[in-house]
Amino acid sequence: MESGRIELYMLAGFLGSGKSTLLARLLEAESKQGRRIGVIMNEVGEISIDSAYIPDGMPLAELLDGCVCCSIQGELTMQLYKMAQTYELDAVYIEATGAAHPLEVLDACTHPSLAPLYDMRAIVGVIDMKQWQNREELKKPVKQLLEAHAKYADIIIGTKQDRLTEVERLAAAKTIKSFQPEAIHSFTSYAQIDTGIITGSLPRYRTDQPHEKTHVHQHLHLRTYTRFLCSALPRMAFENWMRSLPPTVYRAKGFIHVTDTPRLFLFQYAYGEPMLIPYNSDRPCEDVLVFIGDNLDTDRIEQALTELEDAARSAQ
Ligand SMILES: Nc1nc2c(ncn2[C@@H]2O[C@H](COP(=O)(O)OP(=O)(O)OP(=O)(O)O)[C@@H](O)[C@H]2O)c(=O)[nH]1
Repeated sequence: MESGRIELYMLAGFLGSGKSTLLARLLEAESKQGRRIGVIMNEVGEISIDSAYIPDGMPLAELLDGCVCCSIQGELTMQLYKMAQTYELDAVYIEATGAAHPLEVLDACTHPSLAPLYDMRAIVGVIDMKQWQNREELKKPVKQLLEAHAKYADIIIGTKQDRLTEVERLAAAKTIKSFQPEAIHSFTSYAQIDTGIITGSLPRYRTDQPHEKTHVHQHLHLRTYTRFLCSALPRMAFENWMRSLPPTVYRAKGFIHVTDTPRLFLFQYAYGEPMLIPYNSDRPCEDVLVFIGDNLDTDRIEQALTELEDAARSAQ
C-alpha cells in the first residue's frame, strides 16, 4: 500500500459487458500476489448476483437496489469510508452497475472525506467489442453511456473478441483506440489479460510537488487533483479565484476553514459557482480540496492555493 493509502479501482462498463468476469480474474491475480483486497459491488436489483464471484472471506460491501450514480452515491462514499476503517487493505475494486455513468461514480470516490484514505488509481472501461461496433443501432442514451465508458477510462478492456471475426475484431480495436487514444488498451476474450496493466502500473505521483501531501491523479484527459491545505483560506479571495477558473474545471469539493471564523465548511463547486456550507461532523476531517477537470492546470492551481495560504497567514 504505497503512501499509506488504499488503491482504488473502478470497473465501469455497460450491462453484461464483462465486468464481473474481469473482476474475478483480477481478484485471482491479486490473491496470488498476497494482496489484501476489498470489493464494493453495486447492482440495480435487490439481490446481488455478481458477488458470487467474490472469494469467501474477502471484505465485500453490496449496494443493492439502486444505481450508484443516482440514488445511492452517498452510500458508496460511506461504504468506502467504513471499509477503510474496518480492514487493513491494499486495494479496493468497485464494480458499478452497467447503468452507472463513470463520472458520477468518480464523484462518490473522490469525496473529500476519502482523500486521506484512498488513492484513486484508475477507471477501467469494459467494452463489449461487438456492441461497440454496432453502437449506431443503439438508443441514443445507451450509445452515450457506452461511449462514456470508453471516453473516461484510463484503461480500456475490449471484451468478447471471440464473438467477432478477425476482420471485425481489428475494426473494433481500431475504432476504440481512435475514440480514446490516450487510454491503455487491451482486447480479450473472457478477461485473459495481463492484469499488471491495471494493478500497480500507472504513473500516479508527481515528484516535483513542493507540498508533501499533494497528489495528482492523471486521468489522461480527465484529471483529479487532490490538494491538502496547510491553513485557513481568505474566503472572498478564495471564492473569487474559484469563479475565475476555466470551464474545463468541472467540479471541485472539499473541507476548508476560512480566516474569519473557526468553523469547518463543506466546499462545493460546479458550473462556475462555489458554495461553502457549514459542516458538523463527528469524524475528523482534514482540510482538503479535490478538483476534477479536463487537462487541469495543476501548477496554476497549486500556485494560487499557496498564494492564498500565504495571504491568510500574513494577515494574521
Ligand atoms: N463470449 C464471451 N462471453 C463473455 C466474455 N466475457 C464475459 N462473457 C459472458 O458475458 C456474460 C456477462 O458477463 P459478466 O462478466 O457477468 O458481465 P457484467 O458486465 O458483470 O454484467 P452486469 O453485472 O449485468 O452488468 C456472462 O455470461 C459471461 O460469461 C467474453 O469475452 N466472451
